[in-house]
Amino acid sequence: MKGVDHLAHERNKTEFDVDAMKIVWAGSRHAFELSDRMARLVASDPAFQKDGRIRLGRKELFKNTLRKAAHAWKRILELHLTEEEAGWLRNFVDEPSFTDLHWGMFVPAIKGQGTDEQQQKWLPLAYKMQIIGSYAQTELGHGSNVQGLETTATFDPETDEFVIHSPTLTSSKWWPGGLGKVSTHAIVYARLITNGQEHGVHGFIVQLRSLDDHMPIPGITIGDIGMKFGNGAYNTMDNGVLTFDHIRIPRNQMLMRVLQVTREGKCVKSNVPRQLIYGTMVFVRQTIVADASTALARAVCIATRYSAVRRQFGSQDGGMETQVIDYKTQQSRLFPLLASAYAFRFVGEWLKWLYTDVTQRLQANDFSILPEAHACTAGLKSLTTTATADAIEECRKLCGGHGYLCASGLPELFAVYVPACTYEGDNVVLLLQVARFLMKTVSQLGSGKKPVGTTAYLGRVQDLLQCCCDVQTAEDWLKPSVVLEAFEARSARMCVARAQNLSKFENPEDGFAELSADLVEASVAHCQLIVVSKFIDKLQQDIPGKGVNRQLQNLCYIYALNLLHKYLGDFLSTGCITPKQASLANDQLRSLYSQIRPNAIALVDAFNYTDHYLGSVLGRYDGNVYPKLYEEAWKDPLNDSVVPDGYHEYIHPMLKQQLRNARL
Ligand SMILES: CC/C=C\C/C=C\C/C=C\C/C=C\C/C=C\CCCC(=O)SCCNC(=O)CCNC(=O)[C@H](O)C(C)(C)COP(=O)(O)OP(=O)(O)OC[C@H]1O[C@@H](n2cnc3c(N)ncnc32)[C@H](O)[C@@H]1OP(=O)(O)O
Ligand SMILES: Cc1cc2nc3c(=O)[nH]c(=O)nc-3n(C[C@H](O)[C@H](O)[C@H](O)COP(=O)(O)OP(=O)(O)OC[C@H]3O[C@@H](n4cnc5c(N)ncnc54)[C@H](O)[C@@H]3O)c2cc1C
Repeated sequence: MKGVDHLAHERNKTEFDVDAMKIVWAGSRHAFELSDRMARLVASDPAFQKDGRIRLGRKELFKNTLRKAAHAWKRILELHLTEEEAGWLRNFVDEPSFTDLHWGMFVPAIKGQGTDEQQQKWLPLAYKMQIIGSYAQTELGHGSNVQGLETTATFDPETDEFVIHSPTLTSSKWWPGGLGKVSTHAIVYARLITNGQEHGVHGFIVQLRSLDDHMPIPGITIGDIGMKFGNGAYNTMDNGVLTFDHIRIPRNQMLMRVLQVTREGKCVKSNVPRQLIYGTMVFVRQTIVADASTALARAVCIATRYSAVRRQFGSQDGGMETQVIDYKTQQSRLFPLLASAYAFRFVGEWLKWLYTDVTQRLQANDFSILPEAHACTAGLKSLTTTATADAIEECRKLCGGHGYLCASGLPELFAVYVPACTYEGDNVVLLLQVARFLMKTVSQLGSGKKPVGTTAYLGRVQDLLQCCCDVQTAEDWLKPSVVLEAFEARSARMCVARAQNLSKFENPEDGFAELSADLVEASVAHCQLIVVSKFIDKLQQDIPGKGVNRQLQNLCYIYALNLLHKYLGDFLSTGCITPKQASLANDQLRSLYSQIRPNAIALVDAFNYTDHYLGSVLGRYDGNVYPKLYEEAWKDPLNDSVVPDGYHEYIHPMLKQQLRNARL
């Protein structure tokens, strides 16, 4: 039976069509229906319940994850789910596991870097889960510097095999998810050596464990690297350590789309660029951007619903106290995060389109937009994961003391999410890649090369260096062209200033190292411009549903104007806007917060998260927070007995001791 809806009064204030917004959020009616069906399927299956997992010890926790992964696979087969449906189902199970790496990296690596024959051999096995794969790139000594990896793959022409070897302690593979206890195979990245010559780092398909008894192949040492940040959280994953002692694999297990090694050990380059070896990272970075909006929306949904339930101060004549969501300070912290969730959703959609476009072009041997795809995926991965990790923590604070309870769902969400700032490329290292791309683009302007895509605005650099922001009233900040120009001018001016500073160095690499902190700031400005511009593009689409476009406009301007406020130093120091215009932007922000306020609950309802997926007492759909929080406390194992274990050993003697001392 459905209980009372404590947030009904909030939902009654809504000024737009929430069902239509659900479809905008999901991306299409098809995506909405499919994800909704999978979310409900998972939520209604007791085998997928999540209660109490934070209290499990590592071994129980891990076994529980194995059980869920096996159950998910069983349901996928029984229900004949499509690949898309299965992906949603795994997503809603909401527990990091070896399957993430199998489907998210092992399969894509074979698809992206394997030849047709390799794909025909390995993909059917992987699709049926007759083998389980992981992605073993990072080592104890090197993660960011991929060219610094030490594992070797030496071709032996006598046997037509590669010999995979870990020559040093620091060459031990370290971190790969699913590797520690589950994977039977891995894509292992190693330095290719043929005829005594090195040919850079390449991927190899290596069997790690027996398919009969799961024992490591002789010569392979393998295990888990140990507990990670937070209770439960990412400890459901068996991140692993792996060393090779002269392991032999057939020559045809090197992924050879980029470079082929012949029977004689000769290296033959194909027509695809060497950077395609990094292709799996580009793919995963793109999925991480899409995932950022999902994680951010979860935190924001919890903090928004709870902020409407929670009341503090302000009671007059014994009336109700103020809902904390009505405090302007709460709004100025919460609503930009709500706006960011939507902004990241749309930029994630666009990035998916870009990735699909690049993939099609690569198949037609057009590699021209690979550098831009790399810069966009790297930069947006960095921007969105940093912002999301910070936002989850801010949402915890927005929930006051109760946010610190595991029952809020926020500590676990933070612990699971925060490594996204590191894995798949440390966020600063990735911004430095964007900076290289931007500096190269600026340096080519003089030679007449016209920048395209996300850097097209740099082609108008002369105008952008001179333009004056055309804002006289707060309402002027609601013009897309005004906002866009301010962001373009800020980014262009920062890029040009950095490029001028770089040109003062005799050795560009010295300059790049010396100015790297400034360069990273320019990358952030460029990436924020991409997010703002893709949000504005979204508003130009024909979006059905009463009031939906209006809400999206408000969110778009909140996103942009809040950034303007936060990075005011950039905008003022580059002369893009005046202090007076900045002050008008703030006036507009406050007005936008008031307009969003009555719609806040409906805007988070549009994420369509089940209570199961949210996993938060504070974020419950019905807002019935206090009784459930009270109920939850009693489930803690400490409350199994009234008098705790240890009383007789430690508390009682202490009390008696004090009593004796008092008598003395
Ligand atoms: C619970 C889970 C929650 C969320 C997960 C959500 C979705 C994911 C879905 C599935 C995945 C499943 C689980 C995810 C969980 C964890 C997975 C984590 C996996 C990993 O971490 S794998 C390891 C990742 N490692 C890295 O990212 C290393 C980072 N380092 C690098 O990328 C590179 O080494 C480098 C780019 C920093 C430097 O490369 P380099 O030494 O070759 O140096 P250069 O700077 O000289 O570059 C040369 C040249 O190449 C261009 N370039 C570089 N990279 C690329 C690329 N990727 N693509 C295209 N081009 C690239 C560069 O621009 C230079 O070009 P130029 O023209 O010569 O200037
Ligand atoms: C939860 C988790 C899961 C992972 N899963 C996998 C996996 O499945 N497979 C896999 O292969 N790997 C995996 N990794 C490894 C991950 O990809 C690396 O940890 C990541 O790429 C960062 O590399 P690093 O650890 O070498 O960091 P480091 O490069 O050592 O970073 C340390 C510090 O140095 C700074 N730094 C490094 N280089 C530079 C530079 N050039 N300029 C300025 N500053 C710099 C960084 O910004 C950072 O502050 C995982 C990691 C985690 C945390």
